[in-house]
Amino acid sequence: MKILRIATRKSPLALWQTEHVAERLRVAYPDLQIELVPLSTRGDEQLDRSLAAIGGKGLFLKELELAMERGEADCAVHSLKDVPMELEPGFRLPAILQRADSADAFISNHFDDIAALPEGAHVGTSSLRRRAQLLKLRPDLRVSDLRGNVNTRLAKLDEGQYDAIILACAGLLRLGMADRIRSRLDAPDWLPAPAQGAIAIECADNADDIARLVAVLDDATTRICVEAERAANRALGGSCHLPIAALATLNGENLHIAGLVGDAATGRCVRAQTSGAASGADALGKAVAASLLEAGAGQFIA
Ligand SMILES: NCc1[nH]cc(CCC(=O)O)c1CC(=O)O
Repeated sequence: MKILRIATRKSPLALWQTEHVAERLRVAYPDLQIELVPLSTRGDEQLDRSLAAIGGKGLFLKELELAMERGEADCAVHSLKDVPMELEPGFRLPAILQRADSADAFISNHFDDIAALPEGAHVGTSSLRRRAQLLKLRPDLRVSDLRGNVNTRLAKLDEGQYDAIILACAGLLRLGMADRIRSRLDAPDWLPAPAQGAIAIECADNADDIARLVAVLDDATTRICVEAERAANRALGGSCHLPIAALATLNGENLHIAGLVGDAATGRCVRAQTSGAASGADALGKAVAASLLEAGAGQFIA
């Protein structure tokens, strides 16, 4: 192969992540030439509509997958939390990079944390998962939609449209905006989206040479953790459009997973956790999903 062509979305975060993958591949293969193929996706363009309304799973992937099918790109880089639980047939994820910070962040120009927000404060997030957890802690808050890429969302906060917003720490750290994080929203009190903070590389199922090449960036620990988190989400019928949170951590051979399903309207939440052998990541994810359903999660995700 002379040149590796990597498809990417055009948002600053997507471009950072793809440049990061490219840089790591250049270190692994000094002779490899890499070209970025920046593409716009429906998820990026239809910012006036909610993601659920646009309909969909794989909204941020489709155009990148089409480019691979047309032979215009060899692989694509994604935030794994945006990748549907059921990958499009004909594709695989040969590399999942070591996870960065998995936590959510509380961002505000006036307040230090959720507890410090005044009665009835206005918080921006389009995530049902974040909304449910916010209302659980503070039923008085007014939570409204906030879409767009990370930079757009921060601009809307700075314009005064919101008292605070919630974003992933990982995105802010990658964009050099760690100073925007007023406080971290950490487990076990607050749980992130399944696979938050992990970057994945996708290629065609039959592209064995590409898969072998990029597999040098795969991180076994992250793969085990996100396998459990995604198995839990899958078992709950989840996409990023349901109020589902999960975080798995690996300690030696012991895999622990905590899950949460919330009601975005009321802030009612059910939680469950379990642990077991790292070799049973998929089963552990299914088990935590079963516990959540047993605890009544079904009523929130119907
Ligand atoms: N929903 C968009 C999205 N997809 C991945 C990230 C952050 C980076 C990551 O989780 O790896 C973000 C932004 C955010 O939630 O603040």
